Amino acid sequence: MATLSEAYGDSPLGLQHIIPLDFDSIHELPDSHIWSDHVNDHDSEKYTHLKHAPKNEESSVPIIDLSAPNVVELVGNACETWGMFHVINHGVSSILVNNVESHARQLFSLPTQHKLKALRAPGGATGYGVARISPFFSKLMWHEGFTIMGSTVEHAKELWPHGYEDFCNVMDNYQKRMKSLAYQIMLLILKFLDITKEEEEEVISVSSIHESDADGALQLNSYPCCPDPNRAIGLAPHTDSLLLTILHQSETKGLQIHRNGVGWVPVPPVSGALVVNIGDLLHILSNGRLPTVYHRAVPNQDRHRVSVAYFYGPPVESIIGPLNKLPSPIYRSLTVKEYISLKNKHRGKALSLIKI
Ligand SMILES: O=C(O)CCC(=O)C(=O)O
Ligand SMILES: [Fe+2]
Repeated sequence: MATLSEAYGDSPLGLQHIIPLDFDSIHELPDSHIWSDHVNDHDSEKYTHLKHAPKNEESSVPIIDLSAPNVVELVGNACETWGMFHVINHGVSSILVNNVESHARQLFSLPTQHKLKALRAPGGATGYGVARISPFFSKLMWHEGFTIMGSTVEHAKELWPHGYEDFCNVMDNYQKRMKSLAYQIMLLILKFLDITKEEEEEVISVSSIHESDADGALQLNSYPCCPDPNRAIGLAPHTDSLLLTILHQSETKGLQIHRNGVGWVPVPPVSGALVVNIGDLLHILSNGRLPTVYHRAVPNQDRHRVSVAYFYGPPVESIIGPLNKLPSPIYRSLTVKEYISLKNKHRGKALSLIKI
């Protein structure tokens, strides 16, 4: 059986799209990292401008209490109008969340040469490296990341030969908690889409989205202090590929989403909340009703920002398509693996390539 890691690793990249900048030794934004308003992007121009929306245009991503009696409606409405929301009362202990963040910080604060011991292989998907979307842009991002799919023991051993267990245990526990939270949210969304209990079982088994089958990836992101944040991008505009993403952002601002007709809107961190956003596969499953949102991260001048994203998806061999009961499918069905491969090659155009 193919794994998520194999599906992502099927497009080998050059080293300039794997090795991050040596941020410790840089005091000025190099030309390779200066983004102008018209960066040559292989995707739609409208997402590449740097400025964010004027202050008075800002409205905020909803904050949803998962224990609210009308939670299905709240989650559904937020998905439809924003494609993104904060959740509170999510049941994930703040100790675990803080622990993941501090282990991520510990990793990124290692000397550059040391971090390179866990460098992602050219045909690989896991380990230390720049964002996978990097080859689609002519400029590089002010970002370094560490990707985990399943066990991270091999890479952690390279980083901490005598004491890797703690890091691995925290990452494992966090992935388990994220998986069950994502499944819980997934069920709320299916209810909102009017899927009956019987249909729900069918959807869950056909698409293998039950938490015991599902696959996931954990992405640790680091955006070091940036000498010229107004001309740099932390993580370029993108949509997430799988069903749902659950993001922990540290206390530091940086996440923004693109709103049609408005522009880039900041999503400041809400203490104790996790950010949830719809990914492409859920957009497909909902037959286009739930939007997959373009989002990006910008760096700060004097604060090193860390975020932790958990991507939840079905096993890569399973087939995803619009739910059977939804009339007039606008997308064809395909395997998750096939979709990831389309996304690796065509990024934002992948969805239009499977339109019927
Ligand atoms: O750092 C953030 O706020 C966004 C991270 C993100 O979008 C991702 O990892 O896909
Ligand atoms: Fe993302």
